[in-house]
Amino acid sequence: MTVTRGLEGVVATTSTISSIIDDTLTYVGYDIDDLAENATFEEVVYLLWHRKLPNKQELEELKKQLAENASIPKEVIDHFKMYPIDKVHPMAALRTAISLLGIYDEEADVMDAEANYRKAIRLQAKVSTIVTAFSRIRKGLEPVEPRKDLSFAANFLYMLTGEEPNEIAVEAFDKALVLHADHELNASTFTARVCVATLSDVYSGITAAVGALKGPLHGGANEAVMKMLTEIGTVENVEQYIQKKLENKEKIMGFGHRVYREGDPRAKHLKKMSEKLTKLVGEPHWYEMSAKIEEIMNSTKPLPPNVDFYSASVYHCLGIDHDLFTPIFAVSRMSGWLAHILEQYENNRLIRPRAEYTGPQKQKYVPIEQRI
Ligand SMILES: CC(=O)SCCNC(=O)CCNC(=O)[C@H](O)C(C)(C)COP(=O)(O)OP(=O)(O)OC[C@H]1O[C@@H](n2cnc3c(N)ncnc32)[C@H](O)[C@@H]1OP(=O)(O)O
Ligand SMILES: O=C([O-])CC(=O)C(=O)O
Repeated sequence: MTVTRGLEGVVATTSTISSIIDDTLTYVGYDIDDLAENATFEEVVYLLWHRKLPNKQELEELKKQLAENASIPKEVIDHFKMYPIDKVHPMAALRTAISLLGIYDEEADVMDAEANYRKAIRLQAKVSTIVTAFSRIRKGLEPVEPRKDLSFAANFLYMLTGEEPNEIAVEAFDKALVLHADHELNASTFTARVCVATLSDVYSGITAAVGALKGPLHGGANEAVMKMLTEIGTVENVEQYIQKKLENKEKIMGFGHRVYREGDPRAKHLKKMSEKLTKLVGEPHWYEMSAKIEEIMNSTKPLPPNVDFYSASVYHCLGIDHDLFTPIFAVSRMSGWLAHILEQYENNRLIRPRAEYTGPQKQKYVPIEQRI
């Protein structure tokens, strides 16, 4: 048996959703740079689910479906109100809420393609409402009902604050959603595919994916980046802080990647946004610290920043609580998870790799009285 630790380089499936070739990321063949500059998140959702960009009518229909399905069951809100609210991470709340949504969806276990597509719409539509409702409830505020006249990005920010967001915030948030939407066979997407390949339901697949995204080696890194920036505090402290971490063989969050070698193509867009937004809100030090960390990492390891690094300061400038950064990643990645789940069902085979056993052999059972 050949063991490939962490399945590095193992090609586990074919897919027509996204690709990473020579450090270039494409969604259905469209370069991420092109989409980041030109596409809205709703267009990207349609692209990932239908493998084509929507025409006007198709886009309007998708927007209508998302708007009509955005409200969440009262039971989910009541559930949030029962939590020891200051001890619950929003990713744990999201994971639980997705599972709970499955309980209240009568079609949860209906497995035909049309029903699964309807569930995809419902999940994508409701994920923003879940994250924002939890955020408000833990602050002692009532959730804000989604609006049918706002874009997906604007609606998220509106439900979070109860106020209509400005154009700059919506544009930045929408771009961040586009950049995070899909990423080939990353850990959470693979988790979703493994789960539904047993012919389990969509809600189980998404619940599993949220759990995988939560970890700091994956989506949880964006919150960890903000924690690091907060600890560092000033540009002058960066050098010593980073060098000490590297000497101690600790990882610098937001750097490195399993697939990209020269750099993550999404990072430059977020870097630009971070520079602009930090200046705009009068807190340029977040960007300056980040850029200094990048410079040090580049000259020492060298390791380039990934998508999580500059997204941290971007979300901070949008006034978003730091522990909501990873749930926001999930709000966007929901579209990719769902595309992969639907693709898995279309051409399913159980995913079941092997393990090379390295434990003791030929042991004999010892009665409990004789064990030391
Ligand atoms: C959306 C996303 O999921 S993007 C990734 C988000 N995660 C992070 O930002 C967390 C920090 N980064 C990491 O932990 C890693 O780079 C990962 C998990 C992203 C990729 O991991 P792998 O491909 O398994 O690489 P691995 O962890 O084996 O690292 C290889 C070498 O680079 C070093 N390295 C990798 N990332 C970092 C880092 N961020 N800081 C310091 N050293 C690092 C490792 O210590 C290791 O060094 P060694 O060979 O001397 O032991
Ligand atoms: O692909 C990966 O391993 C992680 C990543 O960047 C993502 O999920 O966006």
